[in-house]
Amino acid sequence: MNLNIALLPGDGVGPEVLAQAVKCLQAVEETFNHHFVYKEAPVGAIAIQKKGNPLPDNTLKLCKEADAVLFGAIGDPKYDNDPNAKVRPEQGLLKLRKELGLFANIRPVLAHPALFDRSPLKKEIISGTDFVIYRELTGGIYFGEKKLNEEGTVASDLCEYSEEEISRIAHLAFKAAKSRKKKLTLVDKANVLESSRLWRKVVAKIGESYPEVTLDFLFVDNAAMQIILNPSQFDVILTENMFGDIISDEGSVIGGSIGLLASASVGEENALFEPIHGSFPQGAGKDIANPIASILSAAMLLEHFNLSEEAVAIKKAVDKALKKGIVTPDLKAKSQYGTNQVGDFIAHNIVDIEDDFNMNDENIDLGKSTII
Ligand SMILES: NC(=O)c1ccc[n+]([C@@H]2O[C@H](COP(=O)([O-])OP(=O)(O)OC[C@H]3O[C@@H](n4cnc5c(N)ncnc54)[C@H](O)[C@@H]3O)[C@@H](O)[C@H]2O)c1
Ligand SMILES: CC(C)[C@H](C(=O)O)[C@@H](O)C(=O)O
Ligand SMILES: [Mg+2]
Repeated sequence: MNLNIALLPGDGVGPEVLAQAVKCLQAVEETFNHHFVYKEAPVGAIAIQKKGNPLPDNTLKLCKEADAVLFGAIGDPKYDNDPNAKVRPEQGLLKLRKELGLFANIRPVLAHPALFDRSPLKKEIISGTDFVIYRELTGGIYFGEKKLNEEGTVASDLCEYSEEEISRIAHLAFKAAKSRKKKLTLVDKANVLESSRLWRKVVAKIGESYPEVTLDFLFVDNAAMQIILNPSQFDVILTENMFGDIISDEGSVIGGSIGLLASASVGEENALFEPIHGSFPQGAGKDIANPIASILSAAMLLEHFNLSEEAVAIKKAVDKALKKGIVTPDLKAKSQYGTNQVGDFIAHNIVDIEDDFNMNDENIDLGKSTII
């Protein structure tokens, strides 16, 4: 298959982890005889520095023309620590999501047996965790009207959702649940928020068309607790933009590191793949960032184009790295392996899948396919 992939490395550890994902895609090209063309463009703080704009026109154009976008991370403490900054790296990512129409952000959460002892949660609690968060990505409080009065003393952010915005992601989430464990949990705050009551109404109605899927509802405060008390109860979690952002970072505690959690953002016409973590500025340039979230995002990219065997080859190689302890320091204190070495090991094991390590599709511990 021929694919044009836009690469947006961004800031902090973004370029380092993205480079490992590209190595893995190149290994897939070599092994499975595909041809991917990569074109790179700036986004985030680096784009502000170079072009005065966190999402330069040429970057957006490249993304619109590409078959898929592979994104590193954006963000810089310079802006995080300046409440008066006129322009921010995050605006680049948010505008990109909106412009590409990426309304559904899919974030799988897994507990890998090789990492049970890395989680602060007990093995008995996290064992069997395999759920996926469907986070609405282009609406809600992130995109509602923002106001600050002239005195700078009162501010507001509007949280608004339409039936259409809810229903398009709800259908995707129900379809995913239908192909998985047939359970969908809507996480909201319907006891307080009008927008959440609309979510409940719309999702309950759509649920009638998916009778095989059990639908339940959970308030977000309770969900935050349930995710770490009893994560294996979940299959598909559907939720609005901000709740999804928060509970997905929380979910990463189960797996042992946020450096493991990948995501796919999809819309009608475009798709973008990125780790859920940020630019981890403290880790930049130190070769310590875990590249697995980025590498598994590349696997989700392949799944999106129905290259399932190729995606499994990446997952197997990741599985092997985890089982052999070829991991960055977030997963093993004093690990001798850096970002690059972990990336090299995984890429090498994609090419060299017929080797000593006896694995078949049934015993890789990286969960179900999440793209439908
Ligand atoms: N999608 C994105 O690009 C994205 C996502 C989240 C945050 N951000 C931005 O990133 C900047 C830093 O934000 P933050 O510190 O709150 O979140 P962060 O995700 O960058 O880092 C939080 C902590 O998670 C750990 N971590 C993150 N990525 C890791 C990796 N690959 N390997 C090992 N450990 C990792 C580190 O311990 C780090 O201190 C901010 O400017 C924020 O706006 C961007
Ligand atoms: C950087 C920020 C805008 C972004 C978000 O809140 O969506 C990030 O936290 C994420 O999870 O992708
Ligand atoms: Mg986030």
